[in-house]
Amino acid sequence: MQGIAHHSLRFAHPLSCHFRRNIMLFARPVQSCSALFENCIWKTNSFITSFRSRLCVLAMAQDAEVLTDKEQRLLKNLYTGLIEGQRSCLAEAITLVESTHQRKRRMAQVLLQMVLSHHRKQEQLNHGKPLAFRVGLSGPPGAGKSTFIECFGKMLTEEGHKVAVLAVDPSSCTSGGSLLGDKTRMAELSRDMNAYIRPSPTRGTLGGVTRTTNEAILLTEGGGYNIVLVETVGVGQSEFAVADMVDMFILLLPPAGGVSCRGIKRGIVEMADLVVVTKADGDLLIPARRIQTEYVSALKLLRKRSSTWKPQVMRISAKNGEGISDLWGKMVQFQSSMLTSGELIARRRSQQRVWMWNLIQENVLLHFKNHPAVKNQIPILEEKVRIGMLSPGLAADTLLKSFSDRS
Ligand SMILES: Nc1nc2c(ncn2[C@@H]2O[C@H](COP(=O)(O)OP(=O)(O)OP(=O)(O)O)[C@@H](O)[C@H]2O)c(=O)[nH]1
Repeated sequence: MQGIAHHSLRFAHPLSCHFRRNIMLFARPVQSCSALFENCIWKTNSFITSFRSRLCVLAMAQDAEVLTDKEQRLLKNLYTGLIEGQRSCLAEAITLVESTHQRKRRMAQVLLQMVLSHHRKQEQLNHGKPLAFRVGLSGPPGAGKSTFIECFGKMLTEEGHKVAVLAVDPSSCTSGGSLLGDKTRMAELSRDMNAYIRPSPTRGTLGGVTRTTNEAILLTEGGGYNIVLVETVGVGQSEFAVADMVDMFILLLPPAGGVSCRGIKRGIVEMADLVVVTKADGDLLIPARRIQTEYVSALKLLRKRSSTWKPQVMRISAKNGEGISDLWGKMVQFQSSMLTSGELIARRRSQQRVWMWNLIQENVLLHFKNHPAVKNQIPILEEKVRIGMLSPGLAADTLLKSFSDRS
């Protein structure tokens, strides 16, 4: 994700004027919304009045494009239901943020801004502590992720927590469906009224993952879920995206292969706050111990991600439940020391920045690709680059020049 943010900055350079304009257009409503929001929220006794005024403020801020009465009513119902913890409203709200329809996107942004305001107020009441613990879980296919989440999730709901599982499935880019979110993978947890499982379709882009997943996290928290597990398959880029949207990132590894095997990238091991060796039972106990020792040594050589926390390697078995409550204990310890040192809040703040740049990159690139000055040229130049008639650099310069000349 850092890479993506840097890339967008570098990319911005040749088109800086145009980009600045885009960024300002993008940022203006957001800034004015939040400033106006600070002034108007919770000042009236009547919820409805406050709700309507917030909507009006937002609508004003968005260049007088007022939401229709019907849209306002819909949003009011969604927001109220979501805050009251109605699962159907949460599901509908996530569907709204996933929509690509422009009008719905606008409604989704209004809803998100309201949920953010609600969050801010709740966090103030909570002495500045975040309302929810966001945990990313990644691991290769077959590592035992869903079996673990089922077992872990049930333990947490029995302790009185409300658990949301958002499954980011990069395969949905090509298949159109979301395999990870398939409820049959966590049959018992999906029947638990204190758990909510939802696939997070990626719609073909990494930017899409970041946006919809970040927004879904906010909505689940608005719905009262205090533990949000974001699951992803550790074989692509999506796990880096996920590591950059959570408080704690956990890598799950099966007791096979080894440090250099199974396509686990060194970078992703560096992102892990905890490495968990799964299936440590029966015949797999000895290989699990071996993998644990290997990773303990490997972690010593890797760059540290935090100045407060030293990543550790644990062993669990979701089959017999061993190590699961110790793991939770370790996670709570992580959360508490990161909160005390201020690192958790700092991490969240820098993630907000990365998220903003990601949105900008996604929108600007879309704008570029659809711009009349370049749209028709793109396939022609792409083909010339593909067959070696034109260098990629020259093709990029040509497109960028046409774009900046006509913007
Ligand atoms: N012995 C043992 N087997 C386990 C354990 N956890 C999972 N398994 C088995 O490992 C296999 C894969 O487990 P899953 O939970 O489906 O793994 P996953 O990482 O979700 O896999 P994908 O859905 O492909 O990403 C299944 O056959 C499980 O029964 C465990 O703690 N002990």
